[in-house]
Amino acid sequence: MEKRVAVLPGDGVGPEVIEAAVKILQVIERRFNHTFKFTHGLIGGSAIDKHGNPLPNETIALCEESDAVLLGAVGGPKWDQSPSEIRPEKGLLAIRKHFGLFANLRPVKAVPSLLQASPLKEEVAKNVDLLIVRELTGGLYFGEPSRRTENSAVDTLVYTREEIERIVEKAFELARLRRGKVASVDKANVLQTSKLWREVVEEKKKGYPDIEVEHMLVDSTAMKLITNPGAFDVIVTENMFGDILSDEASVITGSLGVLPSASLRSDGFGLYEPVHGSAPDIAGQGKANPAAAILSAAMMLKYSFGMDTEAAVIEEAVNAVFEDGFFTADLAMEGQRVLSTKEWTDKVVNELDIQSVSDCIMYTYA
Ligand SMILES: NC(=O)C1=CN([C@@H]2O[C@H](COP(=O)(O)OP(=O)(O)OC[C@H]3O[C@@H](n4cnc5c(N)ncnc54)[C@H](O)[C@@H]3O)[C@@H](O)[C@H]2O)C=CC1
Ligand SMILES: CC(C)CC(=O)C(=O)O
Ligand SMILES: [Mg+2]
Repeated sequence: MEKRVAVLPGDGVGPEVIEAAVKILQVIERRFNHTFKFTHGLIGGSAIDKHGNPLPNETIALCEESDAVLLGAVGGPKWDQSPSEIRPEKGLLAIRKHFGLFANLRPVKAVPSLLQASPLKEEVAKNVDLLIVRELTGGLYFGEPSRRTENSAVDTLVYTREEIERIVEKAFELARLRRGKVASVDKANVLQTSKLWREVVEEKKKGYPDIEVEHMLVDSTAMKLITNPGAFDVIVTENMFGDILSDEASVITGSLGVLPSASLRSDGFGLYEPVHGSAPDIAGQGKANPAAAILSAAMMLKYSFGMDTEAAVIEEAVNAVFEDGFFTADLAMEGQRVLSTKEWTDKVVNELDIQSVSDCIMYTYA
């Protein structure tokens, strides 16, 4: 059956890494006989330039007609002085809100061949396999009032019980498929929203006696992510804490350029994007690591299309290319060859082709 994918490359390195992800999906299409219909749309700065709006109605309509959304990144210095309502980032927040994508899954897994690029000692980083489950449509990025006057500014942190319940349930369900441990991260020693958060976690955990639950404060979590990241399984937290902790966790793996994400609602519809931003410092230079976007596309296959095998095949190919010692600039060590975004993507394409030939040989002789 045909799957319709809305492709929103966005700004900066967004178009470069999304081109790579689409290329990989096209290989999967051929190999597994699927049909993906890719339709491109605008979001962020590129949409402001054309329509004066970071999330035009055309883009919303395109996503509504699609089975999933693949997004690059938004933002950049060109729009940094824009009024807050028409900043590129508003388009990203608005699409998450419009589609009710409350659950942001950000897996962080250490890959042996990348440990050379991690600033952490190998023995600290090597066994890390954690999942950040970030609440995505509430909290400080959405609360009202949010305004600025000459000498003061206000942002509002609001959470309802229902918003907390659904993300905590999601985290418990996901923990059941993993090692059964949840760290709920808050700032309950100060914030009212965190006190409610903790209360909801305590209530919800009664329905999950098989899950080990720990409450942690966000500041010490930030520390423990660096000193003992292997101790974490699932981390569930509110929007801004999850945003910050996931960028921090990315360094364990060696680069922000390898972290994918899925933003989901309950019915399987999802938006898939790298954790990183538009990286203006390297945009347009062919330096961006496309792994995060490619792995986000794999998450799309798994979570929105139920194509677990195809997703695993992509992950294996990405890891094999790293194993073979091929890296973009963010991961290469001194003296190692640096591949461009396109060159590295072609290595993954090549790896998928090799796997496909070996599949044929196996089927022929089986
Ligand atoms: N989801 C999104 O669309 C996000 C957008 N942003 C926006 O992106 C712009 C830049 O923000 P920054 O704070 O610089 O964060 P960033 O995530 O764009 O970049 C942080 C650092 O990581 C590097 N990096 C990021 N992605 C990379 C990749 N694929 N390969 C290699 N290196 C990579 C960058 O070169 C930079 O040194 C801002 O306008 C910000 O608002 C930031 C985060 C998320
Ligand atoms: C607009 C920002 C909230 C994007 C971001 O940093 C993220 O979602 O990780
Ligand atoms: Mg972020």
